Order: sequence, then C-alpha cells, then structure tokens
Amino acid sequence: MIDYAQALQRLLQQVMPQAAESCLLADAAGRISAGAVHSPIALPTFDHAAMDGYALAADEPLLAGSEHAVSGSRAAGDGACASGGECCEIMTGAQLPAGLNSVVAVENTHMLETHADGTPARIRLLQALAPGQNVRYAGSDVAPGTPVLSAGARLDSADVMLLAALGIGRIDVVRRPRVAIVGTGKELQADATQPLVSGRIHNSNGPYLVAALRAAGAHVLLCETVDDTPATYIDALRQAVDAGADLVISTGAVSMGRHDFVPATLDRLGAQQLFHGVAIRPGKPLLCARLVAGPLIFAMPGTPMAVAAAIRFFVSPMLRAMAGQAAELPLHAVLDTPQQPKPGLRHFLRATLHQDRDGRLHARVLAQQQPFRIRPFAEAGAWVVLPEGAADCARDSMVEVVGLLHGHPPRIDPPPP
Ligand SMILES: Nc1nc2c(c(=O)[nH]1)N[C@H]1C(S)=C(S)[C@@H](COP(=O)(O)OP(=O)(O)OC[C@H]3O[C@@H](n4cnc5c(N)ncnc54)[C@H](O)[C@@H]3O)O[C@H]1N2
Ligand code: MOO
Repeated sequence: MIDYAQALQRLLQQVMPQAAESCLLADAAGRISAGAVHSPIALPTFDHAAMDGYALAADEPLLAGSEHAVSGSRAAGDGACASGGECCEIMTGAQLPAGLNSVVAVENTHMLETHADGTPARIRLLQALAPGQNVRYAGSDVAPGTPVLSAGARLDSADVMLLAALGIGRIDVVRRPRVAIVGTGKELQADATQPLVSGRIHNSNGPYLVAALRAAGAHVLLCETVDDTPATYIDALRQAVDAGADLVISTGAVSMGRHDFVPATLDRLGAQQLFHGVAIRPGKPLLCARLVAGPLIFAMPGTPMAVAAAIRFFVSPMLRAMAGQAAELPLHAVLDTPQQPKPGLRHFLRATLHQDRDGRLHARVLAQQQPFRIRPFAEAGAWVVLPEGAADCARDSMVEVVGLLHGHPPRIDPPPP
C-alpha cells in the first residue's frame, strides 16, 4: 500500500489546469483569479481634499492668525479647474484646484466675512497649516501598473473593493471544476422525507459532498444514488461523462466485501488506476483512477469520515492545483490531548482549537474518532494531521492543523472552562 505523499504525487501528476473565463466583478467573490492584474489607473485618481475646509497655496507653513481671501467653492464631483485666487472653499473628495496644495479643516478657521450670497469671503487660520496637509495625492494608494491581484488568488470582498475602485468591471477567473457525485449502496433510501424502511439509512455523503464541493468552488453537475450493481453504476458514470464532468466522485463499495464491485467495474471499463488503498486513517480503501472518457474518478469508501478525509486531503489539493493555486501552508498547534497513532498510517483527526492567554493555538482531538461517527465532525473546527512516523504524541507536542475545508481557515473556539 502506498503512503499519502506518494498517492498525492500520483494524483497531482494528473492535474490539468482549468481554462479561464471572464466574470463580472459583481460575481467574482470566491472565484480564483486566472492571471495577474495590474492597475490601469492611479488611485486616488487626482489630488483631492481629505477634509471639508479651505484649499490654500502653502510653499511654506502658513501661520496661525494669517488671513486669506476666499474665492470659489469646490465639491466632490466637480471637474478640474484652476484656482481663482489664493484660497478656495473645498469639500472632502473634491479635486484640488490647480495652484493650491494644502487644506485646512473648516473647524480650524474663523470666518471673517461672507459674500453677498452667504458663501465665505475671508477666513483666519486658528492653527498653522503645513504644506500638503490634508491632501490625498494621486497614486499614493495605487500607482498605475502596480500588481493588485496575483494568479491563483481567491477573490474576497476586499479585492472586489480594490478592483471596483480601479474601474475593473470584469475579470478572468478559473472556470469552476465540474464535479459529478455518485453514491452507491442499496441501503441508501432515495427519499429523505419518508420514514426509513427497515435496513435502510439516509444518504449523508451525497448532501455533504454537494455542500463541501460547492464551498470549495466546484460546480456540482449531478448527485445520483445507485444500488450495488455495476450496471446502474456504469450508467451513472456515463451520465457524469455526458454532463461534462472534470471529476467524478463515487462513494462506497471499494473495500473487501462481496458487494464491493467498484474496483472490478472500473477495471472492466478500462480505467487507468492511480492507486487503490493508501496508508491513512480514515479512508484507507480510497481508489483513484482516470476513466477512458477523460475525467478522474475518486472512488471513496462509503464511511462518512473516509469521505470527509478524501475531500480534504486528496480532492482539495487537486482542486487547488487545477486552479493554479500553491499548496496550502498548514498551521501548527499545541496538542492538549495525547495520541497514540498506529505506526505506518497518516492520521486525520477531528479536533477543536482554542487560543491560550499568550495567543498560542491549542488543539483538542475529539474523543470519538471512529470513522462512522458524524457528530464529532460537526463539532470539530479543524483537522489534526499526524504523519506516519508520529509515534506517541505527548501532551504539549506540536501538531499540524488545517481547516475543515480548503480555503476556509480553521474555526477557533473560546478557551474551554
Ligand atoms: N474485511 C474488511 N472489511 C472492511 C475493510 C477491510 O480492510 N477489510 N475496510 C473497512 C474500511 S477502513 C472502510 S472505510 C469501509 C469502506 O467500505 P466501502 O467503501 O466498501 O463502503 P460501503 O461498505 O459501501 O460503506 C461503508 C459504510 O458507509 C455507509 N455508507 C455508504 N454510503 C453512504 C452514504 N451515501 N451516506 C451515509 N453512509 C453511507 C455504509 O452503509 C457502511 O456503513 O470498509 C471497511 N470494511
Ligand atoms: O478507512 Mo475506514 O474510514 O477507517 O473505516
């Protein structure tokens, strides 16, 4: 049986980068940038006032008590103009009239006279004014040509704000990987709204996979449930291929039982197997292959935590590589709960995290780690990863932690009482 690193390497050798597509900026949050973006303009776009007050020409500091004749008034949105004198009323955001270079806030002035229409005619400074004070200069936030987004970046709302300010209304993003899900098992009751028939269970892997894959940025094409016969499975795979799937995920029937037909069926279909069985817990019987028609198939064990681990530690790195994203950097935490992992296996454990008073991150591996248990997964905020050679992990040893899904940071809970 191969180890995790070998399995991942085989998988990543199969990566085919996703094509790019153009996306409206309004729809871009959560998408992955397909290329670097450079600023087409300066930000701010012109020198403008940071305060409501008066714009003045100050080659050197203007003294407190100095008096200035006011002509004109500028508001945000007014076009460029030349100054009509030594001082002009100005509002926050208004372009500085040519020839004026400093702004005094209105509360730091005293109005001495007004024009006939009530607008300011003469003011006195109550404080000294330094040259350039209260002016936001063109390009001081972003100079034209500055890189503002790198290829492979996941766009968040802050990126949307920046790109919108730069007037970028469309952006090239990586096309969402298209995924088809096929759950196998005659125990799965198709209609979740009906009371369970004897021997049947509700399908939890299907809805989990739809939610997790969508949260990971994938487009879920279909989520089918089939029984334990090769014919229905093959039919569902055909549907997945016809729908244009880049990846197919099936669950169940990959282990040693008499009804575990998936490995032999994929063989019969001529699928090129990358691996079947990885030295991990949970999820050891995981099978990965390339279907003759093109897409990769992850044939996951049916056990719920085997599915969750396969998504997090195999599918997620694959999706990142397809999107041109670098491998994730894990966090590290102090282990509060000693562990005795089985030698030779990489363990993926459900855990909660908290920070101590010194800001150090701590991990508590949840007590019930059997792979059929779903409740501890729902309580967990992170995965703890213990590598194959971890031996006994004493309390206070440092362990690797990652969020429950890629692109989603681990959840940090309040410290336990
Ligand atoms: N003799 C051996 N038996 C088993 C071995 C082994 O090495 N030798 N490995 C065990 C391990 S580890 C795992 S994991 C499971 C994997 O089995 P399968 O991939 O064949 O999966 P199934 O038997 O179809 O299902 C396992 C389990 O999960 C439940 N299940 C299946 N699909 C769903 C679903 N969509 N939603 C919720 N639950 C589902 C299913 O009812 C079973 O309880 O094999 C061990 N056995
Ligand atoms: O690999 Mo299985 O999920 O341990 O039961």
